[in-house]
Amino acid sequence: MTKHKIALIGSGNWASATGKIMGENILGSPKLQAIFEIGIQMWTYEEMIDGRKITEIINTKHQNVKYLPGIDLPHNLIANPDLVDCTKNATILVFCLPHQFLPRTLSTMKPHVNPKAIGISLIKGMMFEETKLLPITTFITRTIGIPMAVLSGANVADEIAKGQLCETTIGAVDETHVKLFKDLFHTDAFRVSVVKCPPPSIEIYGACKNVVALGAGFVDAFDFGNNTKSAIIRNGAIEILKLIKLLTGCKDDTIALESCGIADLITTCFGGRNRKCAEKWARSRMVGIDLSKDEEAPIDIGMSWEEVEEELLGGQKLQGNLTAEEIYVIIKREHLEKEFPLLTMICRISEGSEPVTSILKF
Ligand SMILES: NC(=O)c1ccc[n+]([C@@H]2O[C@H](COP(=O)([O-])OP(=O)(O)OC[C@H]3O[C@@H](n4cnc5c(N)ncnc54)[C@H](O)[C@@H]3O)[C@@H](O)[C@H]2O)c1
Ligand SMILES: O=P(O)(O)OC[C@H](O)CO
Repeated sequence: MTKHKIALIGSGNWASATGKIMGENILGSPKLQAIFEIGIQMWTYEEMIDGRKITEIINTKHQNVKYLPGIDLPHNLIANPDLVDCTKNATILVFCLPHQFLPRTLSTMKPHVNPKAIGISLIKGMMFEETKLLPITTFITRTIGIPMAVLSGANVADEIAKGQLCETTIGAVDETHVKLFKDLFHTDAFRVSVVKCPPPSIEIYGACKNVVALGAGFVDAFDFGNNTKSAIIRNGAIEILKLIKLLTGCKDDTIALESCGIADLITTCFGGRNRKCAEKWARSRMVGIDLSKDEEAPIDIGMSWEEVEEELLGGQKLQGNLTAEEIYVIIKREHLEKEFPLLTMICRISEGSEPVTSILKF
Protein backbone atom coordinates (compact mmCIF):
# COMPACT_ATOMS: atom_id res chain seq x y z
CA MET A 1 0.00 0.00 0.00
CA THR A 2 1.30 3.50 -0.85
CA LYS A 3 1.74 5.55 2.28
CA HIS A 4 -0.10 8.83 2.78
CA LYS A 5 2.00 11.99 2.54
CA ILE A 6 0.78 14.76 4.80
CA ALA A 7 0.98 18.50 4.12
CA LEU A 8 -0.06 20.86 6.89
CA ILE A 9 -1.20 24.11 5.29
CA GLY A 10 -0.44 26.75 7.91
CA SER A 11 2.21 27.30 10.57
CA GLY A 12 0.65 29.53 13.21
CA ASN A 13 -0.23 28.83 16.85
CA TRP A 14 -2.76 26.01 16.29
CA ALA A 15 -1.02 24.68 13.18
CA SER A 16 2.22 24.25 15.11
CA ALA A 17 0.43 22.58 18.04
CA THR A 18 -1.44 20.12 15.80
CA GLY A 19 1.69 19.54 13.70
CA LYS A 20 3.36 18.48 16.94
CA ILE A 21 0.52 16.07 17.75
CA MET A 22 0.53 14.44 14.30
CA GLY A 23 4.33 14.32 14.11
CA GLU A 24 4.78 12.75 17.55
CA ASN A 25 1.94 10.30 16.91
CA ILE A 26 3.59 9.02 13.74
CA LEU A 27 7.06 8.86 15.29
CA GLY A 28 5.73 6.86 18.24
CA SER A 29 3.67 4.31 16.34
CA PRO A 30 4.88 1.61 13.91
CA LYS A 31 1.20 1.08 13.03
CA LEU A 32 0.90 4.70 11.88
CA GLN A 33 4.26 4.50 10.09
CA ALA A 34 2.72 1.80 7.91
CA ILE A 35 -0.03 4.23 6.89
CA PHE A 36 1.67 7.65 6.84
CA GLU A 37 5.09 8.83 5.63
CA ILE A 38 7.12 9.91 8.65
CA GLY A 39 7.83 13.47 7.43
CA ILE A 40 5.09 16.11 7.55
CA GLN A 41 5.56 19.13 5.29
CA MET A 42 4.32 22.26 7.07
CA TRP A 43 3.68 25.07 4.60
CA THR A 44 5.12 28.08 6.38
CA TYR A 45 4.42 31.64 5.38
CA GLU A 46 7.99 32.89 5.20
CA GLU A 47 9.09 35.80 7.35
CA MET A 48 12.30 37.07 8.88
CA ILE A 49 12.91 36.91 12.62
CA ASP A 50 16.03 38.71 13.88
CA GLY A 51 17.57 38.40 10.42
CA ARG A 52 16.81 34.68 9.99
CA LYS A 53 14.09 32.93 8.00
CA ILE A 54 11.38 31.44 10.21
CA THR A 55 11.57 28.18 8.20
CA GLU A 56 15.29 27.90 8.91
CA ILE A 57 14.71 28.49 12.65
CA ILE A 58 11.94 25.86 12.80
CA ASN A 59 14.06 23.31 10.93
CA THR A 60 17.17 23.80 13.07
CA LYS A 61 15.89 24.79 16.53
CA HIS A 62 12.69 22.71 16.16
CA GLN A 63 10.58 25.40 17.76
CA ASN A 64 8.21 27.90 16.20
CA VAL A 65 9.70 30.78 18.15
CA LYS A 66 7.11 33.30 16.97
CA TYR A 67 3.79 31.44 17.04
CA LEU A 68 4.35 28.67 19.62
CA PRO A 69 7.40 29.76 21.61
CA GLY A 70 9.00 27.49 24.19
CA ILE A 71 7.50 24.29 22.78
CA ASP A 72 9.67 21.59 21.19
CA LEU A 73 8.42 20.36 17.84
CA PRO A 74 9.20 16.89 16.54
CA HIS A 75 11.99 16.63 13.95
CA ASN A 76 9.64 15.12 11.37
CA LEU A 77 7.61 18.37 11.19
CA ILE A 78 9.40 20.15 8.37
CA ALA A 79 8.81 23.84 7.65
CA ASN A 80 8.56 24.40 3.90
CA PRO A 81 8.02 27.89 2.41
CA ASP A 82 7.07 26.46 -1.02
CA LEU A 83 3.30 25.97 -1.14
CA VAL A 84 3.36 24.25 -4.54
CA ASP A 85 6.00 21.78 -3.37
CA CYS A 86 3.94 20.97 -0.25
CA THR A 87 0.77 20.52 -2.30
CA LYS A 88 1.90 18.44 -5.24
CA ASN A 89 3.23 15.52 -3.19
CA ALA A 90 0.45 15.39 -0.61
CA THR A 91 -2.33 12.86 -0.36
CA ILE A 92 -3.59 14.36 2.91
CA LEU A 93 -4.03 18.13 3.22
CA VAL A 94 -4.55 19.49 6.73
CA PHE A 95 -5.80 23.08 6.52
CA CYS A 96 -4.97 25.26 9.50
CA LEU A 97 -4.57 28.94 8.69
CA PRO A 98 -6.58 32.08 9.43
CA HIS A 99 -9.53 31.97 7.04
CA GLN A 100 -8.83 35.37 5.49
CA PHE A 101 -5.76 33.85 3.79
CA LEU A 102 -7.58 30.80 2.41
CA PRO A 103 -8.80 32.05 -1.02
CA ARG A 104 -5.32 33.13 -2.11
CA THR A 105 -3.69 30.00 -0.72
CA LEU A 106 -6.16 27.72 -2.51
CA SER A 107 -5.74 29.45 -5.85
CA THR A 108 -1.97 28.82 -5.68
CA MET A 109 -2.55 25.20 -4.68
CA LYS A 110 -5.33 24.40 -7.16
CA PRO A 111 -3.35 23.35 -10.27
CA HIS A 112 -1.09 21.12 -8.16
CA VAL A 113 -3.56 19.23 -5.97
CA ASN A 114 -3.48 15.42 -6.30
CA PRO A 115 -7.05 14.57 -7.42
CA LYS A 116 -7.05 11.59 -5.04
CA ALA A 117 -6.05 13.70 -2.02
CA ILE A 118 -8.36 14.11 0.96
CA GLY A 119 -8.44 16.98 3.42
CA ILE A 120 -9.38 18.06 6.91
CA SER A 121 -10.03 21.60 8.09
CA LEU A 122 -8.95 22.81 11.53
CA ILE A 123 -10.02 26.36 10.68
CA LYS A 124 -12.64 28.25 12.70
CA GLY A 125 -14.29 30.75 10.41
CA MET A 126 -16.59 30.95 7.38
CA MET A 127 -16.23 32.20 3.85
CA PHE A 128 -18.46 34.90 2.47
CA GLU A 129 -19.12 34.43 -1.25
CA GLU A 130 -21.33 36.86 -3.13
CA THR A 131 -24.41 36.81 -0.92
CA LYS A 132 -23.85 33.52 0.87
CA LEU A 133 -21.98 32.27 3.91
CA LEU A 134 -20.08 29.11 3.07
CA PRO A 135 -18.61 26.62 5.52
CA ILE A 136 -14.84 26.31 4.99
CA THR A 137 -15.02 22.63 3.96
CA THR A 138 -17.64 23.43 1.31
CA PHE A 139 -15.46 26.27 0.01
CA ILE A 140 -12.35 24.06 -0.14
CA THR A 141 -14.15 21.17 -1.86
CA ARG A 142 -15.69 23.55 -4.36
CA THR A 143 -12.36 25.25 -5.08
CA ILE A 144 -9.92 22.33 -5.29
CA GLY A 145 -12.29 19.37 -5.64
CA ILE A 146 -11.27 17.16 -2.70
CA PRO A 147 -13.49 15.62 0.02
CA MET A 148 -13.12 17.33 3.37
CA ALA A 149 -13.51 16.44 7.04
CA VAL A 150 -13.43 18.83 9.98
CA LEU A 151 -11.73 18.83 13.39
CA SER A 152 -12.96 21.33 15.98
CA GLY A 153 -13.19 21.48 19.76
CA ALA A 154 -12.37 23.21 23.03
CA ASN A 155 -8.79 23.54 21.96
CA VAL A 156 -6.67 26.48 23.07
CA ALA A 157 -3.38 25.70 21.30
CA ASP A 158 -0.95 26.78 24.02
CA GLU A 159 -2.55 24.46 26.60
CA ILE A 160 -2.58 21.50 24.21
CA ALA A 161 1.04 22.07 23.19
CA LYS A 162 1.97 21.68 26.88
CA GLY A 163 0.26 18.28 26.90
CA GLN A 164 -2.77 19.28 29.00
CA LEU A 165 -5.78 17.02 28.56
CA CYS A 166 -8.53 18.09 26.21
CA GLU A 167 -11.16 16.71 23.88
CA THR A 168 -11.92 17.42 20.26
CA THR A 169 -14.48 16.41 17.64
CA ILE A 170 -14.07 15.10 14.11
CA GLY A 171 -16.87 15.06 11.57
CA ALA A 172 -16.73 13.71 8.02
CA VAL A 173 -19.08 12.24 5.49
CA ASP A 174 -16.84 9.28 4.60
CA GLU A 175 -16.33 6.66 7.36
CA THR A 176 -12.88 5.60 6.11
CA HIS A 177 -11.67 9.19 6.28
CA VAL A 178 -12.98 9.51 9.83
CA LYS A 179 -10.97 6.47 10.91
CA LEU A 180 -7.82 7.70 9.20
CA PHE A 181 -8.03 11.14 10.80
CA LYS A 182 -8.88 9.76 14.22
CA ASP A 183 -5.77 7.54 14.06
CA LEU A 184 -3.67 10.52 13.01
CA PHE A 185 -4.78 12.95 15.73
CA HIS A 186 -5.95 10.93 18.77
CA THR A 187 -3.67 10.73 21.82
CA ASP A 188 -4.28 10.04 25.51
CA ALA A 189 -4.23 13.81 26.13
CA PHE A 190 -5.92 14.91 22.87
CA ARG A 191 -9.05 12.79 22.88
CA VAL A 192 -10.87 12.62 19.59
CA SER A 193 -14.60 11.87 19.39
CA VAL A 194 -16.34 11.28 16.11
CA VAL A 195 -19.81 12.58 15.31
CA LYS A 196 -22.14 11.64 12.48
CA CYS A 197 -23.25 15.24 12.03
CA PRO A 198 -22.09 16.68 8.68
CA PRO A 199 -19.05 19.03 8.80
CA PRO A 200 -20.88 22.35 8.11
CA SER A 201 -22.78 22.30 11.43
CA ILE A 202 -19.56 21.76 13.34
CA GLU A 203 -17.84 24.52 11.41
CA ILE A 204 -20.60 27.08 11.88
CA TYR A 205 -20.42 26.43 15.62
CA GLY A 206 -16.62 26.88 15.56
CA ALA A 207 -16.90 30.14 13.63
CA CYS A 208 -19.74 31.65 15.66
CA LYS A 209 -18.23 30.84 19.03
CA ASN A 210 -15.54 33.39 18.10
CA VAL A 211 -18.27 36.03 17.83
CA VAL A 212 -19.80 35.10 21.19
CA ALA A 213 -16.26 35.26 22.64
CA LEU A 214 -16.20 38.95 21.70
CA GLY A 215 -19.33 39.39 23.83
CA ALA A 216 -17.59 37.64 26.73
CA GLY A 217 -14.66 40.04 26.35
CA PHE A 218 -16.99 43.03 26.27
CA VAL A 219 -18.62 42.06 29.59
CA ASP A 220 -15.20 41.39 31.11
CA ALA A 221 -14.41 45.04 30.44
CA PHE A 222 -17.23 45.90 32.90
CA ASP A 223 -15.48 43.82 35.60
CA PHE A 224 -18.66 41.82 36.10
CA GLY A 225 -18.43 38.28 37.50
CA ASN A 226 -19.03 34.83 36.12
CA ASN A 227 -22.84 34.99 36.22
CA THR A 228 -22.92 37.66 33.53
CA LYS A 229 -20.50 35.71 31.40
CA SER A 230 -22.63 32.59 31.81
CA ALA A 231 -25.61 34.57 30.51
CA ILE A 232 -23.58 35.47 27.41
CA ILE A 233 -22.55 31.83 26.95
CA ARG A 234 -26.08 30.43 27.43
CA ASN A 235 -27.73 32.88 25.06
CA GLY A 236 -24.84 32.49 22.63
CA ALA A 237 -25.27 28.70 22.61
CA ILE A 238 -28.99 29.02 21.82
CA GLU A 239 -28.44 31.50 18.99
CA ILE A 240 -25.58 29.50 17.43
CA LEU A 241 -27.76 26.37 17.24
CA LYS A 242 -30.57 28.42 15.73
CA LEU A 243 -28.18 29.85 13.12
CA ILE A 244 -26.89 26.36 12.24
CA LYS A 245 -30.49 25.23 11.60
CA LEU A 246 -31.14 28.31 9.50
CA LEU A 247 -28.01 27.99 7.37
CA THR A 248 -27.89 24.20 6.95
CA GLY A 249 -31.42 22.99 7.54
CA CYS A 250 -29.89 20.39 9.90
CA LYS A 251 -32.08 19.82 12.97
CA ASP A 252 -29.64 17.43 14.64
CA ASP A 253 -28.46 19.07 17.89
CA THR A 254 -26.04 16.31 18.93
CA ILE A 255 -22.99 18.52 18.51
CA ALA A 256 -24.33 20.93 21.13
CA LEU A 257 -22.90 18.81 23.96
CA GLU A 258 -19.71 17.74 22.17
CA SER A 259 -16.29 19.34 22.51
CA CYS A 260 -16.98 21.25 19.26
CA GLY A 261 -20.15 22.64 20.89
CA ILE A 262 -20.65 23.95 24.40
CA ALA A 263 -17.13 23.00 25.54
CA ASP A 264 -15.56 25.14 22.82
CA LEU A 265 -17.86 28.02 23.66
CA ILE A 266 -16.93 27.87 27.36
CA THR A 267 -13.20 27.62 26.78
CA THR A 268 -13.15 30.42 24.25
CA CYS A 269 -15.20 32.74 26.49
CA PHE A 270 -12.71 32.25 29.32
CA GLY A 271 -9.33 31.53 27.75
CA GLY A 272 -9.30 32.53 24.07
CA ARG A 273 -7.62 35.27 22.06
CA ASN A 274 -10.94 36.70 20.84
CA ARG A 275 -12.13 37.23 24.40
CA LYS A 276 -8.83 38.79 25.44
CA CYS A 277 -8.71 41.20 22.48
CA ALA A 278 -12.40 42.13 22.89
CA GLU A 279 -11.82 43.09 26.53
CA LYS A 280 -8.91 45.36 25.58
CA TRP A 281 -10.87 46.84 22.65
CA ALA A 282 -13.84 47.55 24.95
CA ARG A 283 -11.75 48.99 27.79
CA SER A 284 -10.17 51.46 25.36
CA ARG A 285 -13.69 52.85 24.81
CA MET A 286 -14.69 52.95 28.46
CA VAL A 287 -12.03 55.27 29.84
CA GLY A 288 -13.75 57.82 32.12
CA ILE A 289 -17.21 56.22 31.71
CA ASP A 290 -19.25 56.03 34.93
CA LEU A 291 -21.34 52.87 34.64
CA SER A 292 -23.28 53.70 37.82
CA LYS A 293 -24.65 56.74 35.97
CA ASP A 294 -25.64 54.59 33.00
CA GLU A 295 -23.26 56.53 30.75
CA GLU A 296 -22.77 55.37 27.17
CA ALA A 297 -19.28 54.63 25.87
CA PRO A 298 -18.32 56.60 22.73
CA ILE A 299 -18.31 54.67 19.45
CA ASP A 300 -15.71 56.83 17.72
CA ILE A 301 -12.92 56.70 20.32
CA GLY A 302 -10.71 53.76 21.21
CA MET A 303 -8.34 51.24 19.68
CA SER A 304 -9.09 49.61 16.33
CA TRP A 305 -9.26 45.80 16.08
CA GLU A 306 -5.99 45.86 14.11
CA GLU A 307 -4.24 47.84 16.86
CA VAL A 308 -5.44 45.43 19.56
CA GLU A 309 -4.45 42.40 17.46
CA GLU A 310 -0.99 43.80 16.94
CA GLU A 311 -0.48 44.75 20.58
CA LEU A 312 -1.77 41.53 22.16
CA LEU A 313 -1.25 38.71 19.68
CA GLY A 314 2.34 39.02 18.42
CA GLY A 315 1.47 38.10 14.81
CA GLN A 316 -1.40 35.69 15.55
CA LYS A 317 -4.68 36.58 13.90
CA LEU A 318 -8.11 37.49 15.27
CA GLN A 319 -11.11 35.81 13.67
CA GLY A 320 -14.16 36.91 15.70
CA ASN A 321 -14.42 40.48 14.37
CA LEU A 322 -14.24 39.23 10.75
CA THR A 323 -16.83 36.52 11.34
CA ALA A 324 -19.06 39.08 13.07
CA GLU A 325 -18.94 41.25 9.94
CA GLU A 326 -19.80 38.25 7.77
CA ILE A 327 -22.75 36.92 9.78
CA TYR A 328 -24.17 40.40 10.33
CA VAL A 329 -24.60 40.81 6.56
CA ILE A 330 -26.94 37.79 6.60
CA ILE A 331 -28.75 38.84 9.79
CA LYS A 332 -29.46 42.29 8.32
CA ARG A 333 -30.40 41.06 4.87
CA GLU A 334 -32.86 38.48 6.23
CA HIS A 335 -34.19 40.87 8.94
CA LEU A 336 -33.26 38.40 11.67
CA GLU A 337 -32.25 40.89 14.36
CA LYS A 338 -35.07 39.82 16.71
CA GLU A 339 -34.25 36.11 16.24
CA PHE A 340 -30.58 36.71 17.10
CA PRO A 341 -30.51 39.55 19.63
CA LEU A 342 -27.15 38.70 21.23
CA LEU A 343 -25.29 38.03 17.98
CA THR A 344 -26.81 41.18 16.51
CA MET A 345 -25.68 43.29 19.46
CA ILE A 346 -22.15 41.86 19.39
CA CYS A 347 -21.90 42.43 15.62
CA ARG A 348 -23.16 46.00 15.94
CA ILE A 349 -20.73 46.82 18.76
CA SER A 350 -17.86 45.19 16.88
CA GLU A 351 -18.51 47.22 13.70
CA GLY A 352 -18.86 50.42 15.76
CA SER A 353 -22.54 51.18 15.23
CA GLU A 354 -23.52 50.56 18.88
CA PRO A 355 -21.64 51.56 22.05
CA VAL A 356 -19.97 48.75 23.98
CA THR A 357 -22.02 49.77 27.02
CA SER A 358 -25.09 48.35 25.19
CA ILE A 359 -23.82 44.76 25.37
CA LEU A 360 -26.33 43.73 28.05
CA LYS A 361 -29.30 45.28 26.24
CA PHE A 362 -29.78 42.28 23.96
N1 LIG B 1 -4.76 29.23 18.23
C1 LIG B 1 -5.69 28.45 18.76
O1 LIG B 1 -5.73 28.20 19.97
C2 LIG B 1 -6.72 27.82 17.86
C3 LIG B 1 -7.42 26.69 18.32
C4 LIG B 1 -8.37 26.09 17.51
C5 LIG B 1 -8.61 26.60 16.24
N2 LIG B 1 -7.90 27.67 15.79
C6 LIG B 1 -8.15 28.12 14.42
O2 LIG B 1 -7.09 27.66 13.59
C7 LIG B 1 -6.91 28.54 12.48
C8 LIG B 1 -5.45 28.91 12.36
O3 LIG B 1 -5.06 29.58 13.54
P1 LIG B 1 -3.56 29.59 14.09
O4 LIG B 1 -3.67 29.84 15.55
O5 LIG B 1 -2.78 28.41 13.62
O6 LIG B 1 -2.95 30.87 13.33
P2 LIG B 1 -2.41 32.24 13.93
O7 LIG B 1 -3.48 33.10 14.45
O8 LIG B 1 -1.25 31.94 14.81
O9 LIG B 1 -2.01 32.97 12.54
C9 LIG B 1 -0.85 33.37 12.15
C10 LIG B 1 -0.41 32.57 10.91
O10 LIG B 1 -0.85 33.25 9.72
C11 LIG B 1 0.28 33.31 8.85
N3 LIG B 1 0.14 34.38 7.87
C12 LIG B 1 0.33 35.72 8.06
N4 LIG B 1 0.10 36.37 6.89
C13 LIG B 1 -0.24 35.42 5.98
C14 LIG B 1 -0.59 35.45 4.61
N5 LIG B 1 -0.66 36.60 3.94
N6 LIG B 1 -0.89 34.28 3.99
C15 LIG B 1 -0.86 33.11 4.66
N7 LIG B 1 -0.52 33.01 5.96
C16 LIG B 1 -0.22 34.16 6.60
C17 LIG B 1 1.44 33.50 9.79
O11 LIG B 1 2.65 33.22 9.16
C18 LIG B 1 1.10 32.48 10.87
O12 LIG B 1 1.52 31.21 10.49
C19 LIG B 1 -7.85 29.73 12.74
O13 LIG B 1 -9.02 29.54 11.99
C20 LIG B 1 -8.17 29.61 14.23
O14 LIG B 1 -9.46 30.15 14.54
C21 LIG B 1 -6.95 28.28 16.56
O1 LIG C 1 -8.04 31.87 21.01
P1 LIG C 1 -9.32 31.82 20.22
O2 LIG C 1 -10.32 32.81 20.68
O3 LIG C 1 -9.02 31.90 18.73
O4 LIG C 1 -9.94 30.38 20.51
C1 LIG C 1 -9.10 29.27 20.45
C2 LIG C 1 -9.87 27.99 20.26
O5 LIG C 1 -10.70 28.06 19.13
C3 LIG C 1 -10.67 27.60 21.48
O6 LIG C 1 -11.21 26.32 21.27
